[in-house]
Amino acid sequence: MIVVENLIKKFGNKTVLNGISFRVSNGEIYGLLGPNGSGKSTTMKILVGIVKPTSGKVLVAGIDPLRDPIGVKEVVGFVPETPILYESLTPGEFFNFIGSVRNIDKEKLEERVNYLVKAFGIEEYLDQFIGTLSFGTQQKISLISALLHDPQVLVLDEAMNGLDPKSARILRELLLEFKMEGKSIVFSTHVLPLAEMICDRIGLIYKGELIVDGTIDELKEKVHEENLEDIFLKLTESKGEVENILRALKAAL
Ligand SMILES: Nc1ncnc2c1ncn2[C@@H]1O[C@H](COP(=O)(O)OP(=O)(O)OP(=O)(O)O)[C@@H](O)[C@H]1O
Repeated sequence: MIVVENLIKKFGNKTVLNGISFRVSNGEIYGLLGPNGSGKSTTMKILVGIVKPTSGKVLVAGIDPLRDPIGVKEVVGFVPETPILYESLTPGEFFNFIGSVRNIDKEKLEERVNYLVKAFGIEEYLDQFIGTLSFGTQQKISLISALLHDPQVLVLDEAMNGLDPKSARILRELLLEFKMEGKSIVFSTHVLPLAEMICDRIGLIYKGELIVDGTIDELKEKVHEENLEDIFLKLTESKGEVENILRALKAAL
């Protein structure tokens, strides 16, 4: 369970999050959507205890990340927007490193690594330096390392980035399995059909405010649009703008 109430974050005198509130139940995938720079990553970094909020209440599986930034990392698996890895280690060495930092039992670690490495099809890269691997493979390593300790809560910042269709499908299936196990998942993406496919509820952040929150059906009814893309464009005041740009492009061609 995740509880966010009236979250405010300022960087200097710039207010980046202006009173955000939402909840994610156990067994729920919550899609955090919004235009570039709207505050999704900042919200996620606060959830996992790597950015301090200015004010507001945050509880992640009952833990306040501000009071217990170490404790929250034990219950959360976080995939940042850009993988943070040790380029001079091999994936095998990196997983062992994560296992020892997280105090994962050796047998359990081996079992999880084998399962996830096979699921994402990276067996052949286990002995190569991470720095020499493609972006998509590094993203898979980032994902696997976030899942090794079998966390109760997953915070995934554009985690599908760089994944080929097969790996994206596998991640989707894994997320649905995690949801069935009762985990809470926060998932940001710019790929709206994907959000529509896997998210139970959506929160749309715009200019640091959560302007709408609900199931896709609730959003469709509230906004009077047929799909998430049109809902997104309408609420972020981009719909007319996109139409004008397309009209101008057509006239110019
Ligand atoms: N450490 C920081 N110092 C100052 N400003 C920051 C910092 N981190 C983020 N910001 C600002 O906060 C705002 C929100 O950024 P954030 O990365 O949360 O957006 P986002 O919704 O994740 O965007 P994107 O879709 O492009 O990833 C931006 O204006 C960004 O420049």
